[in-house]
Amino acid sequence: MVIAKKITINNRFDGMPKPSDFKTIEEELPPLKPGEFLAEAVFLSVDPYMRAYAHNIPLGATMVGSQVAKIIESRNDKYPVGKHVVGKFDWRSHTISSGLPTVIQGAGNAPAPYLVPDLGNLPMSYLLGVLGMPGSTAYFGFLDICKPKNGEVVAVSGAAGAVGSIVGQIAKIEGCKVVGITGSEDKGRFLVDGLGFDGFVNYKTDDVAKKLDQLVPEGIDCYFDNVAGEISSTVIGHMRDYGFVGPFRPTTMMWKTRPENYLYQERSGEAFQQILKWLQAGRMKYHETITKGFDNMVAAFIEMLQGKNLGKAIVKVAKSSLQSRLTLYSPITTNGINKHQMPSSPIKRAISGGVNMVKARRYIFEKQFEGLPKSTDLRLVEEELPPIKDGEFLAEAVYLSVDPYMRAYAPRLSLGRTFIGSQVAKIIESKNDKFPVGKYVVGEFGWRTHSISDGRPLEVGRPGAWLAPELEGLPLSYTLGILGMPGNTAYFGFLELCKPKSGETVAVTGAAGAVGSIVGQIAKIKGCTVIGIAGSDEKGKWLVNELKFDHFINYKDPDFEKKLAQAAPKGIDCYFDNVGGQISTTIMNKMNLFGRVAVCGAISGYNDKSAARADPVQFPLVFSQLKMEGFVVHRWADRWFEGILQNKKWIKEGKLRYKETVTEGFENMFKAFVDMLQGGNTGKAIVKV
Ligand SMILES: NC(=O)C1=CN([C@@H]2O[C@H](COP(=O)(O)OP(=O)(O)OC[C@H]3O[C@@H](n4cnc5c(N)ncnc54)[C@H](OP(=O)(O)O)[C@@H]3O)[C@@H](O)[C@H]2O)C=CC1
Ligand SMILES: C/C=C/C(C)=O
Repeated sequence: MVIAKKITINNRFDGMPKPSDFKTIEEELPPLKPGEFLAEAVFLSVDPYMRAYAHNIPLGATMVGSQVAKIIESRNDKYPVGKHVVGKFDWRSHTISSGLPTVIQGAGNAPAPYLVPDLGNLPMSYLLGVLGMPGSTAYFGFLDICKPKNGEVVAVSGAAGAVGSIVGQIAKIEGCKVVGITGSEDKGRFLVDGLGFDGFVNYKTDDVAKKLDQLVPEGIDCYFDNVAGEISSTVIGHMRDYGFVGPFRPTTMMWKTRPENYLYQERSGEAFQQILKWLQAGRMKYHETITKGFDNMVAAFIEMLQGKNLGKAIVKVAKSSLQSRLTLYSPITTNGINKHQMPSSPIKRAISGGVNMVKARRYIFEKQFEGLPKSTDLRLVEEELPPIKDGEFLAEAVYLSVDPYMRAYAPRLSLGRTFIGSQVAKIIESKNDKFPVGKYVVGEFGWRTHSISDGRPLEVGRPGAWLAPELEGLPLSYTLGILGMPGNTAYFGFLELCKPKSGETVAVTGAAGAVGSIVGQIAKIKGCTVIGIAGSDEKGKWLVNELKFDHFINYKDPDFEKKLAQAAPKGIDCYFDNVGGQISTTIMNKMNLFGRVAVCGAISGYNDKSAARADPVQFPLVFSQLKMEGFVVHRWADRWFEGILQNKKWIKEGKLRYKETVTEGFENMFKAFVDMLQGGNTGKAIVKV
């Protein structure tokens, strides 16, 4: 007769779990049936996921978890007495198992118990960490999702924990510069001096943004996020991107979890073999914080959640009455970051300037915006342009675009320059055969009436000028919308990142705007059910009655969440995010397993004076295994005309409809801009000179 102990969950956790939320129960185990074996726990794993999954566990049920256990009785030849086995046996001292996989509530099947393989001199407890689930998480999660390259900069949060400490070391093996983010100086020093990280940020005492500026001024290429919240927002804000200040980087942010349930289970041997080799070759180090005694499970769990562990937290079941805590870590003292030079990227400046000829009007960026832009932040001036040189042309603006990105990029712009923006302009003089007089050119010339250009980008990483496509009778202004940047944003961003399938449900925010209205219509062309979300019921009528969206929800409606659930009874498969913020988190919480999120913009926060607050998206990302990816449309610069031609074809076939909100007069640029930021436009906002 065996008396087993199990630890059950007694209360729903309210914040940090308390000892009183658990109950230890002793029970007598029944005799084994044929096919079963009895295993006695030797090491139990303590992991953060237990906190996250706890709400799926019925009160009174045993806490979930894995362990290494010794087989002490068996009626199953595959599991002989005396062998050790790794299994999802939960928080129990003794377990009867038939060797079949078990279900983790809300997370699919856990692998079947397996016999401990030959580990050479390494301890069995490693199978709960570096050679088990946390090791596989680091190996696949980092290598497959971040796809690090030699010389890149990697940041990892939760860096001194089971997963993070392995991620950082794999990054070093891959030749990356690695910064760990952790909650104590001791841990930070351990990362640098013990594991070879290049630097660390103590998120409790450092100004994270400033410290990242010091450690990795070149920006971060890969971020392995273990923590979510403000730290992650700051790190992501520090990532290299496609902007005015850094080298071209097509993916500003890639956040995805696996596209298939437990896909890595069948490849777990690959992670095991590779990590075992690294450990045996001394290329990877591993640390455990071991708590002794089954009765200390709860204490070990709470302390791990409080960040008291270094490396993997485990519990070793002591047969003796010794119930002590032991840490295998001894702090190492030298501090500092290893010098590691990354190539810096030059910024090329504007090309025009010189002697006076033609009178141009332009808006100077006079004062950095604070909240909603004020008219005094820009200044309209007149200037005389010089004669054009060989290779240049002079173009006169016909339509100018006002776009949300102008507000979003403003903090990176230097004062005194012409304010940014695209226009379609008529070439009125030319010394460049590629841009003949009389043709129309689309270019990022800024807010100005006349521009001299040689067709090349004004700044590194920005698009150059191109001749307007053949319009076949469509209005010239379309080149700033559906047959230009916003049309391509919808076409590539939606199709390439959401990869919609017929029958799926698609949600799009900013649905009545330039990009969103095209996304929703392309989703209809692809056979999807479309939910459009925008800020006025009038816009909603246009979306449903004219563009044939299936549903409209006004995000200002206090019943937004309820209406979303009604509109998407089968959940949401694809989300095209134009707005960010809490609306986006609410939508992501309604997404189906393996859903896809294309992050196009975050206009809900562009005018915020302080950081916007929203519930973290990492919860649905992880537990619904969503793939979320940010993009800048110029990623598809080499396929630019594919998008334009396809959208034109759909317009011609009557499958795409298009609307513009046109403001007359160059002197009304600012008004048009601010109206658009406040939702005054339906479809594309443009200014006619
Ligand atoms: N990643 C990329 O390459 C690109 C990204 N973008 C992004 O796509 C998004 C849409 O751009 P675009 O279609 O040109 O602009 P829109 O034509 O959609 O105009 C902006 C709209 O944003 C909405 N809006 C304003 N404030 C809020 C708020 N607090 N919450 C929710 N919605 C708000 C308003 O509509 P409403 O009445 O519904 O509130 C407004 O009409 C932007 O975020 C932009 O930055 C655009 C082009 C390229
Ligand atoms: C190119 C446009 C980018 C955003 C964020 O609007």
